[in-house]
Formats: sequence, structure tokens, C-alpha cells
Amino acid sequence: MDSRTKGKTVMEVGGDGVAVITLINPPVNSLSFDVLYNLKSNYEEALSRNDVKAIVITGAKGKFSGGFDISGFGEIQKGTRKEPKVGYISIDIITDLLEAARKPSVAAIDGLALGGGLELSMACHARISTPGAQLGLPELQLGVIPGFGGTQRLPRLVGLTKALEMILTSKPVRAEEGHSLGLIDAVVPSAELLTTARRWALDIVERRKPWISSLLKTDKLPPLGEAREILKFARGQTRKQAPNMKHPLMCLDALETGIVSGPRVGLEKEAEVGSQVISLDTTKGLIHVFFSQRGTVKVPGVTDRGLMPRKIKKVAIIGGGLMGSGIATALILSSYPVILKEVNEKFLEAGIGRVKANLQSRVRKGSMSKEKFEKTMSLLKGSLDYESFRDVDMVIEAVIENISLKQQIFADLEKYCPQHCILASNTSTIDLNKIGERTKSQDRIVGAHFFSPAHVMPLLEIVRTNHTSAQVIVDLLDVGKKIKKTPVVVGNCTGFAVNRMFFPYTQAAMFLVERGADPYLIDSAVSKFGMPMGPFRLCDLVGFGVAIATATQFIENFPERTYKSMIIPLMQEDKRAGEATRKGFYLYDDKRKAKPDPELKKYIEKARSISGGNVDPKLVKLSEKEIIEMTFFPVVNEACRVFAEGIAVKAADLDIAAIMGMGFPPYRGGIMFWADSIGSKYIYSRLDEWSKTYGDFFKPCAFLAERGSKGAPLSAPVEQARSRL
Ligand SMILES: CCCCCCCCC[C@H](O)CC(=O)SCCNC(=O)CCNC(=O)[C@H](O)C(C)(C)COP(=O)(O)OP(=O)(O)OC[C@H]1O[C@@H](n2cnc3c(N)ncnc32)[C@H](O)[C@@H]1OP(=O)(O)O
Ligand SMILES: NC(=O)c1ccc[n+]([C@@H]2O[C@H](COP(=O)([O-])OP(=O)(O)OC[C@H]3O[C@@H](n4cnc5c(N)ncnc54)[C@H](O)[C@@H]3O)[C@@H](O)[C@H]2O)c1
Repeated sequence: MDSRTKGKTVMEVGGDGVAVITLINPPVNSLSFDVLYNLKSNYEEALSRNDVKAIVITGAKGKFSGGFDISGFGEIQKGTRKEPKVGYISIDIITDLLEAARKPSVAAIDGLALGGGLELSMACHARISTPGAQLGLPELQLGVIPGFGGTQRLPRLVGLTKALEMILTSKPVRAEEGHSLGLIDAVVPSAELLTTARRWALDIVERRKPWISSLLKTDKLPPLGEAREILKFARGQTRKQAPNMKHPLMCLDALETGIVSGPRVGLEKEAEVGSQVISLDTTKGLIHVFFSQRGTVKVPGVTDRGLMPRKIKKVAIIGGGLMGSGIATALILSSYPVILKEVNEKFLEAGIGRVKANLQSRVRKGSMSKEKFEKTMSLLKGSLDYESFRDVDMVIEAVIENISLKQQIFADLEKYCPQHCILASNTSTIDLNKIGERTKSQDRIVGAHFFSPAHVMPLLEIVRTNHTSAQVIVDLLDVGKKIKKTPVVVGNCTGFAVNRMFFPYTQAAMFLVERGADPYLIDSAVSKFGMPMGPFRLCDLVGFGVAIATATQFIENFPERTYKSMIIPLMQEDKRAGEATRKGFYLYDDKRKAKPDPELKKYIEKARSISGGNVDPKLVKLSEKEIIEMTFFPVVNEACRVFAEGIAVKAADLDIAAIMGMGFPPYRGGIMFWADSIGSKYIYSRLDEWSKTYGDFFKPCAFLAERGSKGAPLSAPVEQARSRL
């Protein structure tokens, strides 16, 4: 393969007259422009050769195709590739050359057929798959729409309602379901895939099997009136669930056009809309997130050293409280045998009970069978001492946030655990060097910072000190992958990356209400921006105990830039500590529904008199845009510090940390990507102005000042010399 080309296809014509075209573009046989143009040439040749009666398309190495090469969208967005004529691939190649050919095509699907991959197969005249195949149209998740005819062919093969479900949720179906839906014609073992597909293709030629063009099918489509109602309902749901995104509605337009005006017009509409969505900001954000998420496991100086992850056969967890039980759940769910250590029988039983409850909720929801529940629980063993730690490969400490307790535990671990054992702590704030101070094992000490609930939240911050060995990080990255977390490797400091970004967010919100802004308007503006909830609702949810503990750490470590608000401590004095006490910034009813509380004013006024601040008429009347800027620009500022200090190696890691740890909307691309979309100059100028009016909480850091004064992108790499990692 030419090093400048991305992938290819190869065609082999057998003595039976079947041309087998194989898609080759590792690792997922994505459909790059090179692959697609090669496929076109192969088809032209196959159609012109007299010795070819039929065609089979398959993918190399057990994968049909993971879809259009996503980096192609980036090339078009950046202008480094000229966009092909609208509809050239979906209409000229896939429809007019392939589907309308005089020779039939059969798709032989092993492994993945996603996005453009499934769409290519739907243009074939039959589809044979292996039992493990995954079939789906996940394009909306990337901000694009199914663009190789998926909006037209999928409803015609599986019906409108199922097609909408598959497209709007981006969730794939397995082969058996695909078969019962009519998407797949036969499911056969891997070893029989190609022979069955070849025979099927020849059977079509011989008229022993039907020659079906998906695009021309109408039997699964509902009557027009019903179709319009179904689409109207889908539009309503989409507007509610994705209010800040245009592309799902544009996708529904393409579907509707095909049903109302016929598939050819539908294909044209799909091509037109498909081209328009590429330049949407939300699409740019989502595509950035796709690659950034996969980039977190590429850590310079660590994962490029040829180290292989060691096998972790057994894990011990110390502390079966909220976090320890969640971490244990995540591990046993991925088949790791786990020992859970607690201080006494009562606490041990409670810890194991929490793990059980986590799994039982899956059984109740029907996502786990009773047998699987028993089998999974059998991987968990309780312990009250360290004797059973003698053969563990990794320990994760999750006891209360107390330095001397953690130091003692790590000293004990050094005595009991084997020398190769990884010693991890789930601390959210404490310096790992301090935790390991009484050991000689600094090279195997690492942070494994999970987020609550640990068996649900997707992020794992892997915290390394200057002493943590690269091997230990490689091992933990592998465990993270196996337990289905997205790991982000960060440096050691108070709050690491996520909590450092969280602090200024909540503090800015407290500052604004003390100066007269309405907390409920702030929550509403922040929710509209795309966060799962506003900062005040969030404080209620996590509880004021946690909020005060984390704020204390920030105040101690970063006093020069902390806004010290008394609102939460004052409320806590009155035993209103958030949702758990049914009173916080909101009042909660029996069903935990939140409603504003007029009494909140009292606490705000008292806090204001303690801080000595005044109501600022400008801040009373903030627009939603100004609210977002005043709450999130301080987050950008802190993210810049984290990046400049080398706590995060790449700006994109902070994007993923913000999305998965804070709930920052993925379609905004993450905190640094969003900041760059606004421009460093503007952010710097706003923070600079506010810091002059309201104090150092808003003061732009040196990194932001430097880049902002030049208008340089904040996410451009930091010089290596300045990076701590
Ligand atoms: C305007 C005209 C333009 C031309 C017309 C365009 C019309 C669009 C047509 C079409 O409808 C659009 C699409 O098909 S969009 C793509 C749809 N497919 C997907 O969304 C699948 C995305 N991939 C995944 O979900 C997963 O990667 C996977 C395939 C399920 C595999 O998961 P797994 O965990 O095994 O591996 P990963 O770590 O995720 O991925 C491994 C590496 O592969 C890269 N990769 C995966 N999919 C693609 C892809 N479609 N394009 C490019 N690269 C892909 C991924 O980035 C990883 O790379 P590394 O470098 O990190 O190894
Ligand atoms: N709660 C969160 O949202 C959260 C999020 C991320 C990280 N963390 C961190 O996780 C750690 C645990 O937090 P948590 O919320 O699960 O606390 P928790 O109070 O719910 O649980 C701590 C458990 O540790 C046990 N324990 C104490 N000493 C022990 C010992 N010597 N041996 C065995 N068990 C012992 C306690 O009995 C208790 O059950 C803390 O370091 C915290 O900072 C918490």
C-alpha cells in the first residue's frame, strides 16, 4: 500500500464466476476515499468482465467495515480535502453503479458493519453475516447523518419505527436480531461465510434467490399518514432530548423526503443535508471528541515504549464504602476476582451489601440474569486482614480521606503484597507522594481516581507522580480498558484535572448569587447550555459535606484564587445539606423533585454580609450568555493552568475529562475545544476585565494571558520543557 493512501480493496475472481472484493483498511476497514474509489474501480472491472457473474463484498480480518473514515470529515472541515460532488459516492457509486448493476452483489459480514459499512451492505442484493456481527448506523453520535443511503434503505428493510430507533439511538443490533428484522438474509458460522455468500450470489443469478434492491422495497413502509405521525413524534422527542443540535432533525428531514417523494429524491436530500451538517460546530465538536477519547490512551513517553500490560489476575480493594463498593462492582463485572477489606464484620457486610445492591439493580432492570448475578458475586471475597493480599496484583485503597490512615495502609501494603503489586489510591485530593511517604515503593504507587458512582461513571483519572513507573501506567490503562472506562493520565496535584476544573465552576456560581444573580436562572442557563444540571442543583445532589470538604482543599492549596462563599456552610449549620436532607438550594418532595425555595434568599443575604460584597446591578440582570461566560471562563482559566503545569499532557485530555467527569456537553467538543471556538483573546479580555472589577478569582493565568494577548489557540501543545509529565 502506498504510504500516502489510506486503505485499498482487492478483487479476486474465482472459477465459479464470483468476484470477491475485500475492503482493507486496518484496524476497522473504514471507508476512506481511497477505499471507496478503489471499490468503484473494482466494480467497473467486475461489471465489464465476462468471467464475472456476481460480486461478493467482504472485509479483511473478520471486520466488514466500521464505516466512512471519520478523519475524512475533519479533512473536509479543515479544507485539506475537496469535498466530492454532492451525492457522488452515495448516488453515482453506491446506487447507480453497485445497486443498479446488471450483476448481483452479496455482502459477507463478519464483525462490524457500522455506518457507511452497513449502508454499503444494504445496497447489496443480499446480506449474509456471522452470529457475532454488529449492525448499526451510529452517525448521529458523530454529528453527521447516515450518508450512503442509510436514511432511505434502512426504513425500507426494517420498517420506519425500527429504523428511527436504530438511527436516533445510534445503537447497533446483533446478527440474530438483524435477521429477524429482515436486515440480514442468513446467519452462518464464520467458516461458512464466504462460501455461503458466493453461493447466494450465484443463486440470485440463477433466480433461485430473489434479486432485491432495498431502495425499491415498499412493503415495510407504513402508509403516508401514519409515517408522518411517526416522524412528527420522533421530531418532538428529538427536540426535547437534543435541543442544541440540528443534525438529528436534518436527518429526519431526509427520511421524510424519501417516504413522501420517493427514494431517489430522498437520496438527493440525504446527500444535500449530509454535506451541510459537516460544517456545523456541533459536528466539529463531536468528531473532535471521537478522536480525543481514543487519544487518551496514547501517552507520550509511556505507551510508545513498547511496554506490554502485565496480567492482573486478582485485585484487592481497601474500604467498602461508597467508592470501594462501586470500584469492586466495576471490577467483578469485568471478571476480575476481588478481595474487599474492611475494618470489621459489620462494615464488611455493608460493603458487600452495596456491591450486591449495585448488581441487583441490573437484575431488576433485566440487564443481568440471576445466574450471571450469582457468578459475578462469587468473584467477590471479603477480608478483615491482609493475609489474603499475598498474591494480589493490584490494590486500590478507598478509605476515608485521611492522610495518616492512608500512609499507614500503604506501609502495611508494602509488607504484605508481592513486590510487583500495583499500589493505587482512589484519593480525590491528597498528594500521592505524601501517601507513599512511609514506603520504598514510590515507583508502583499511582492514583486510580474513579468518579461516583464508580461502576457507572465512565472516567478514570490515572494519576502519576514523578516516580510512578511507565509499566504501572500501562497496566492501569489496560485495566481501565477492560472495565470499560475512559482513562485520562494526569499529574499529581490537589484535585488533579477534573476537580481542579470543578472548583471554579461552583465558586463562580456562588460569587454571582452573592452579588445578586438569581441561582435558579443560573441553573437554567447552565442546563440550557447542555450541562446535565446547574451548579446549585449539583451541589444539592453531591451533598454539602462533600462540597465543603473539596472547597477546603482548594482554599488551602490555591488561596490566591479562591472565592470564599459562606452560603453552603450557613445552610449546613441549619441542617440543610442538599438533596439527602430534602433541603438545599432547592426543596425536594417525596419523589425527589426539586422546587425553588424562597427562603434561600435569607442565606444569600447573610453570606453577602459576611463577605462584605454588594449587590451589583449588572450581575442581577445577566443574560444567559453572560451567565455561561462568567461560570465557564474561570473553568477555562483553571484548565489552562492544569495544561500549562503539565498536569494534563494534551488539551484534548482535558476535553475528555470535562465531558466525562463534569458532564460538559460533548457536542461542544470539551472545555479547551469550546474555548478555542470562542477565541482566547475574547476569554482573556473578559476575565481580565472582571478581575479588575471583582478580584483575583477571575484573574487570567499567565498561560491564558500569553496566548490570549496573541489570540493563539489554547489547545496548541505546551513546550515539553514546561510539562511535568
Ligand atoms: C460531504 C461528502 C463527504 C463524503 C460523504 C460522507 C458520507 C458519510 C457516510 C456515512 O454514513 C458516515 C459514516 O459512516 S460515519 C462513521 C460511522 N461509524 C462509526 O461511528 C463507528 C466508529 N467507531 C467505533 O464505534 C469503534 O471504533 C468501533 C468500530 C466499534 C471499534 O471499537 P474498538 O473499541 O474495537 O476500537 P477503537 O479504539 O474505538 O478504534 C480502533 C481504531 O480505529 C479507529 N476508527 C474506528 N472507526 C473508525 C472510522 N469509522 N473512521 C476512522 N477511524 C476509525 C479509531 O480511531 C482507533 O484508531 P487508533 O488510531 O486510536 O487506533
Ligand atoms: N465520595 C466520592 O464522591 C468520591 C469520589 C472520588 C474519590 N473519593 C475518594 O474515595 C475515598 C473513599 O471515599 P468514600 O466516599 O467511599 O468514603 P466512605 O466513607 O463511603 O468509605 C470509606 C470506607 O473505608 C473504610 N475503612 C476505613 N479504614 C479502613 C481500613 N483501615 N481498612 C479497610 N477499610 C477501612 C470505612 O469503614 C468505610 O467503609 C476517599 O479517599 C475519597 O476522597 C470519593
